[in-house]
Amino acid sequence: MNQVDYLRISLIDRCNFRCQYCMPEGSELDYILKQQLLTDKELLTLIEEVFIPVGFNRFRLTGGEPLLRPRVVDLVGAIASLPQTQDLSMTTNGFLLAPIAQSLYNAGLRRINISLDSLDQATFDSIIGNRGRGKWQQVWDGIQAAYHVGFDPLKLNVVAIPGVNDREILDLAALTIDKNWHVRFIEFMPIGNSELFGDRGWIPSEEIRQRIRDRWGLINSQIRGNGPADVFQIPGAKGTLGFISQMSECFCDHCNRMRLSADGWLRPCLLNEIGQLDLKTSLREGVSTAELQNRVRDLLALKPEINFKQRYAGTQTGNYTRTMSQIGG
Ligand SMILES: Nc1nc2c(ncn2[C@@H]2O[C@H](COP(=O)(O)OP(=O)(O)OP(=O)(O)O)[C@@H](O)[C@H]2O)c(=O)[nH]1
Ligand SMILES: C[S@@+](CC[C@H](N)C(=O)[O-])C[C@H]1O[C@@H](n2cnc3c(N)ncnc32)[C@H](O)[C@@H]1O
Ligand code: SF4
Ligand code: SF4
Repeated sequence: MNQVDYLRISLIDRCNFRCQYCMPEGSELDYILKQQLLTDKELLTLIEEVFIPVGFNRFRLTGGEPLLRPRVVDLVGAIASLPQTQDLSMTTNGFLLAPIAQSLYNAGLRRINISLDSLDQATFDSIIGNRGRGKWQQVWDGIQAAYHVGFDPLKLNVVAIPGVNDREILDLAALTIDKNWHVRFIEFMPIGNSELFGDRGWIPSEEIRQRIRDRWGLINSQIRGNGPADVFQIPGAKGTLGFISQMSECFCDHCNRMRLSADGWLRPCLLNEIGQLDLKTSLREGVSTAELQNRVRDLLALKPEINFKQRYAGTQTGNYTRTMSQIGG
């Protein structure tokens, strides 16, 4: 059985963007009320007294937009300073990153993944649902700040959507040639926007690889990540190209992760809602952390059965009660 030691922690379900593939404008979302959010203290208690004892030692902070979480730098510092923490990373849209990139690094964050779906400002704004002042430059500044501060690896996430940003695949891939950046192409998953997903809203990774291969060639990379990406490289490039292919290639047999939502639900699989545990309510009702460890261990034992198996061959949207922004991606 694969070791499950990686926890994706959603710090907040709110976001300052409205990405078409995640929480499109106009979608009705019930935000978690403040009193339902795990407090910093509760989150740290769960990490220290429940998750670490049952074997988790790698943590990714996500959201919604994790940089909207109040006191996020302090939280990063607290998790990074736990002696058992072997890896602490964050996934962000980068919009609020530039001014606090250095503080996050100083607090102990070393790995950061930033979403960047387009190099074209108008396309970018249409993807993130922005109608006001362009937001691309501020995200780009955030990426540059993360690079100069020294985040390594620095990963850029691209959800490739037919007819929306697929014409930019080569331009985005080219970012890896001169810089040690890691660009990852993600197949659009059927959570969130069924209209955009349509009959088949994703582009198979192999199709993207072929376009890149035709232009520059493509080799397997020696650098591997902890996650679901298959990693390749343009020959001679400084960075790498990752492909997250949950629609066309099943990687669930190697699954090493669970997810904790901002309101304290532990979810054993991104694409399956079975088996979730409400840890926050139990904690608030006074259930001991020793008992919570037992419940999480039982869930870990069930996880191989829960792991996603009903692949729809990407032709249908799933019926999920929570969006990616609520789950944390
Ligand atoms: N189906 C599926 N998709 C995942 C899983 N983990 C991450 N993803 C997707 O992969 C994309 C990128 O996720 P990131 O938050 O950057 O994390 P990661 O790629 O696991 O991170 P690394 O630890 O850097 O490899 C997002 O669209 C996630 O939803 C997973 O367990 N299952
Ligand atoms: C939910 S976001 C949260 C973190 C942060 N707001 C961001 O966008 O990076 C985490 C990741 O999930 C990806 N994502 C969101 N909806 C998706 C979908 N329907 N299919 C595939 N990836 C998706 C985003 O592109 C992002 O890389
Ligand atoms: S993908 Fe990230 S930035 Fe975009 S709406 Fe979802 S949570 Fe916000
Ligand atoms: S879909 Fe579920 S089982 Fe498959 S990799 Fe993602 S979280 Fe793991």
